[in-house]
Amino acid sequence: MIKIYAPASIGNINVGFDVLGMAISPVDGSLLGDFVTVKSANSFSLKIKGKFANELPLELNKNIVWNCWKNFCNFIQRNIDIEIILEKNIPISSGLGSSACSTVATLLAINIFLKNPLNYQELLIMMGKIEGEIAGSIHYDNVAPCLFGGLQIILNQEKNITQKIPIFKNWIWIIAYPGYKLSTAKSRSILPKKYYKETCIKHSRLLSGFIHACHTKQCDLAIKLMQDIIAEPYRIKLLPKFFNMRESLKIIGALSSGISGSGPSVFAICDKQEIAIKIADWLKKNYLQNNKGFVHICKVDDLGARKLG
Ligand SMILES: Nc1ncnc2c1ncn2[C@@H]1O[C@H](COP(=O)(O)OP(=O)(O)OP(=O)(O)O)[C@@H](O)[C@H]1O
Ligand SMILES: N[C@@H](CCO)C(=O)O
Repeated sequence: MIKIYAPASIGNINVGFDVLGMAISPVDGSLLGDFVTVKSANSFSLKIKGKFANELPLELNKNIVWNCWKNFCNFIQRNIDIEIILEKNIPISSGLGSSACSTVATLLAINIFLKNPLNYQELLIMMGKIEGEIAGSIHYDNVAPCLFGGLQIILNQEKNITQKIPIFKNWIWIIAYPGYKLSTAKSRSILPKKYYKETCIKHSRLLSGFIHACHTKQCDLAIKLMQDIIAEPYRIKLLPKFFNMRESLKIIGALSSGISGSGPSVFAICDKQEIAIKIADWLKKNYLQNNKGFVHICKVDDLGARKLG
């Protein structure tokens, strides 16, 4: 039996649309991600449980886990008879890399169960393809950090799809899921097809400057450059409480804030535990819309997907 945990992640981190993503885990030691267990069996079966299991499609062959199993069978050209149990803990269409959690946990669990027929490169390519089928275009900014941990930059080069970027260890990441869905495909469909040259140049400056600031440990510079001029200006109309949130959290002491992935979750950064608690309280009172919503004070998860037990 193999049990894998795959952590939630924040895609884009404001400044790196589709090219930056970071795995997170709560500072209280709890786990925020999906679990997948693989057991030997005489035929394929899929069982689903967990807090957000009832949000998944009823037909099992519409579950990403089924799609992962099918892709794996096709790759190794044989049927894999296993029982898979998915514990769905990350809400769907939340902006926290929910589909990536299921995809990464499933493919890694099957691979380890079969004694690693695929290498990490092959696994990651399969994960990206499966994510792409859901969102409408391939983006690795959830699957890469979910698999490898840390802050990842997606390079998409042959044999070099992603690399780890050093991130400030003293940063505390507060995430808030408001409790309603926003599909990645929808959040992507409202973005322009083309951008002005000036926007492209500014975006290059912000992203390259941010990566430079991370490597040279210039915290203030990194915060200043952490701006989203690609997606946020268009997506805020889908998040009516966003501006109020940003302004209020700045007054409390947040260094930065933004949309987590394609939303509706948001994140804020600070460097003091007492401010993190105040930010979390504000988000609980003002950003959550129903009792499905949650707030967590998190740190970077450096381990990524891992075997439990
Ligand atoms: N195991 C699964 N986990 C998550 N989504 C699943 C799963 N199986 C099927 N789905 C479907 O895949 C789609 C995922 O949509 P979408 O890309 O918006 O979500 P997401 O990955 O949760 O988003 P985000 O990355 O913003 O958290 C939904 O239609 C959902 O019903
Ligand atoms: N980079 C993707 C992340 C999706 O979670 C987007 O913003 O559409």
